[in-house]
Amino acid sequence: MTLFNELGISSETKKAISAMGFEEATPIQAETIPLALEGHDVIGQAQTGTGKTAAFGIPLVDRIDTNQDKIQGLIIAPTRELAIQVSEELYKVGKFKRARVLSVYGGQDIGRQIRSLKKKPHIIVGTPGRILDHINRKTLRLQDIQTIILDEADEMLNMGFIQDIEKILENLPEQRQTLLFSATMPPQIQRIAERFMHEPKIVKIKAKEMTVPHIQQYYLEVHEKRKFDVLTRLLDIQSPELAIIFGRTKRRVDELSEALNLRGYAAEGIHGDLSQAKRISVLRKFKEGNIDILVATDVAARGLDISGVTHVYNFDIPQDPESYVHRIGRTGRAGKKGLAMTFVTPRETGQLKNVETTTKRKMDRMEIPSVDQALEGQQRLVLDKIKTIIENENLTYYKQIADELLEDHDSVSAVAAVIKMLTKEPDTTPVNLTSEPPVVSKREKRNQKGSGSYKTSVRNNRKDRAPQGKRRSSNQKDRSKSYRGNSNNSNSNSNYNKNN
Ligand SMILES: Nc1ncnc2c1ncn2[C@@H]1O[C@H](COP(=O)(O)OP(=O)(O)OP(=O)(O)O)[C@@H](O)[C@H]1O
Ligand SMILES: [Mg+2]
Repeated sequence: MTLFNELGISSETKKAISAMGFEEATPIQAETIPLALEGHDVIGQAQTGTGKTAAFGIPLVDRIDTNQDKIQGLIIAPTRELAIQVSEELYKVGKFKRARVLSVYGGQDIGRQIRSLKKKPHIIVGTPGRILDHINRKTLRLQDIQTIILDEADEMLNMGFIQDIEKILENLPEQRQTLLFSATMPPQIQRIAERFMHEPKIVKIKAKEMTVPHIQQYYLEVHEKRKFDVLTRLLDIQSPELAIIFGRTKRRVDELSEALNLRGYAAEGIHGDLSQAKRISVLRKFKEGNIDILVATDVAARGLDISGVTHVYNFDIPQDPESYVHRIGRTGRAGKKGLAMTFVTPRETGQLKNVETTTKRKMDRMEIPSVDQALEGQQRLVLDKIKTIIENENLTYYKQIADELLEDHDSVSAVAAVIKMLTKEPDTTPVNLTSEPPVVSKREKRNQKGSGSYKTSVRNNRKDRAPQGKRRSSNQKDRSKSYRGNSNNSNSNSNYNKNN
């Protein structure tokens, strides 16, 4: 256990950290904060949800001089939502130092951004394209930058942002600190490191598996055409507090969220074709619990930290094993428990193996639940609600009318009728979902080359992934911030029983 006191952080920043509710440093924070404070370049790799943002954010904020009206820190993130989230966290870390943090991203009025840039922020957080745009317009000058951070560096390379990033890095002073963070670090990162970093210290938090141990991982073998019914049964049985469902394409996300709404679930979709205002509003509704299901493309797979996400469903198995790691990492954050389910069609078993090899972890098989089990799940939910009301609420005025009912009917029939009335019974409203082709692992693809047997789905291109729901209130969410690593405490409310 490492306390923030032991890491050489200023008292103002420490005050902010404790106001954020952090009690002890996570392993990546304990190792990288002292190195970054000394001015080293650092490559930091640690599992999802283990506090990488503060690992780079604390030393960055601590090192800036707020008496100088100069931009001293720059953070680049792959999506707009992530840029906003990181800037909010840095603002909290820099609260007592009065650090000015500004986020700049595409889809937001550029004139407004230019006016904000004139107010001399100390730290900028942005997406590659918009940062470059400001550099070209000369509305963002980088000559005083001391520290540059690439959050989710590998994803930015995947998304084809490499040239933008190179241009940004070329515009920075030679004498500067470069920090690079992600949960996954493919070998190509090495090239960036060699070109743009100065004797980087590599901090890799050792773990047996790539995914955190407190996420339970399952796969279900499901035919493409049956996926939707299986999904709704799982939702009925597990009744997640907040769930993210990942789909492969934007069309998939649109169709899925519409279908879920038709069947009575509070869901909304997020992907790169939506307006920025819409994307922000969907995410806000999800965070506040006004919708409890977020349907998303991989645009929401990286970095997003939404407390209370208990379940992740991969409606489509991802093309890249790395993407799997990040997707399921939206749950099980800061030591909490989470549940992840991945649908695999019969032709995708090769890809399942591929994912398991990369993550060094086997998923457990989950049987497809029956309609009866779905119904029972919903009945249990109603029963739990009734019990809570009996225990916590004043029923005096209801008891008279209940007595009246019991004059003509036996008590079991009366209660059964109430449960029936409140239970969401399996719904068969027809929905429209276009089939997606199976994901074939790279090895299988190579074997099939030349045979031309079947088309494979193309990986979401950059545009597709570029930033792209009423049932329960949010007040039940556990917002506790003490980091509990691998301990068994949990806020998971999964009532999934493996024998179901
Ligand atoms: N020292 C700490 N004590 C308690 N909670 C913490 C601590 N550090 C970070 N957290 C919380 O843990 C959660 C996850 O942090 P963060 O988003 O930085 O993870 P990450 O490692 O960047 O994950 P990802 O790989 O998904 O981007 C956040 O809600 C954050 O507030
Ligand atoms: Mg992160």
